[in-house]
Amino acid sequence: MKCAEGLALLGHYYPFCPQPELTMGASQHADSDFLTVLLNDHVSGLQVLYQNQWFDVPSVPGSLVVNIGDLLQANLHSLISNDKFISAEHRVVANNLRSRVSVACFFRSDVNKSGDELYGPIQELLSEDNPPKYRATTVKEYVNYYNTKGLDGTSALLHFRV
Ligand SMILES: O=C(O)CCC(=O)C(=O)O
Ligand SMILES: [Fe+2]
Repeated sequence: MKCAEGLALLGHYYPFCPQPELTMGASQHADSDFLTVLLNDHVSGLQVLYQNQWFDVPSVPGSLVVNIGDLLQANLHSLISNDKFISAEHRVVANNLRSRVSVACFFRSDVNKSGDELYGPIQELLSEDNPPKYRATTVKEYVNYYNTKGLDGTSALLHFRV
């Protein structure tokens, strides 16, 4: 499905902050890709939203964190899985003692190679009882909308719901 042809890499540096309660390292969001593989150093800070509560993701040296992104998603908001898989809402809190480094690898199709490829709920998952919840879109359109909207705490997927 060409979901992993367009690997994007983002390096993050979160400086320590004397008043962490006044800011965020990264505000609440789900990623705009299919799957994210995340490597971070020994400093924690990543939190995941589960049943309306924020949970710390422990920082285990040498481990990788894998997040489902909006374009794959499973339960509440996934475009091709028609909500069978849910993209993970997450954020990064600031730390008053230590700076933090992480590297995020975003897997999505290459917009230069398959920019017109349409992604929508997979036919095999659809039935009379499970009609499509999203209209098909291209990765380019999805990412453009996601970036224009910004991280305002709402899901970009709402815009694509039918
Ligand atoms: O720094 C982290 O642990 C998370 C970064 C992140 O959520 C992102 O790049 O989308
Ligand atoms: Fe993220």
